[in-house]
Amino acid sequence: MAKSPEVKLAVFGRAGVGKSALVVRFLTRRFIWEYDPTLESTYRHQANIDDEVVTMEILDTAGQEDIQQKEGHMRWGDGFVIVYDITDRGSFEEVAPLRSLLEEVKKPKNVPLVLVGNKSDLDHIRQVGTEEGERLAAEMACAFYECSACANEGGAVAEAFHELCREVRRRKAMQGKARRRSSTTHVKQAINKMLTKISS
Ligand SMILES: Nc1nc2c(ncn2[C@@H]2O[C@H](COP(=O)(O)OP(=O)(O)OP(=O)(O)O)[C@@H](O)[C@H]2O)c(=O)[nH]1
Repeated sequence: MAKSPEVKLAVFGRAGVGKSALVVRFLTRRFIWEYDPTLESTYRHQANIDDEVVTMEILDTAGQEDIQQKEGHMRWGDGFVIVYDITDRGSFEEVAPLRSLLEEVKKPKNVPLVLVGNKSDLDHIRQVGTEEGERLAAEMACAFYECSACANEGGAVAEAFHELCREVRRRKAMQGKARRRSSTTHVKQAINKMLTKISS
């Protein structure tokens, strides 16, 4: 089976949206109710995605980090999960500023991203409609998942992480092609220059 290079993923979102719960659900297929809310943690994980072994490094950021820490983590990552809590409208309103910061920090722009609305098991106290999440994801041109770290119906949590890995690898492949194309163009230009000099 083919083995691909490592993919660095960072998980962002307001404190309490369930970032740690989602990461732990993805890594262990379990839900654990409480974590130390202030800690950031990094995990390594291997998964088989589309018949390739992908090694991921996953950074679970702390919801209360300052702007410098956020920017540092954004520079570090290849792909990003932005999480909000469907029962907390404020956490949804923090998504767009996070994405703007990402666009400022990362070059080239249009960074690989997935939007996750967590805690879908709490539908009875929902504050953000599914269609609002879909609309925002469409504006950000990224995939959208509503899921629950707690219930994880249909394996949506893993699907969100896997789709982000695919997106990171698609972008890397595209950037590699563009680099190869531009170096071929440079070689062609140099040969043309030489030929022009010889013939003149
Ligand atoms: N009902 C429900 N509760 C959840 C879910 N995911 C997380 N929680 C709860 O939400 C609270 C916050 O979860 P965390 O995973 O610590 O949230 P976080 O985003 O990592 O928070 P910070 O580390 O402070 O940034 C905890 O009490 C979790 O048990 C979910 O899908 N459903």
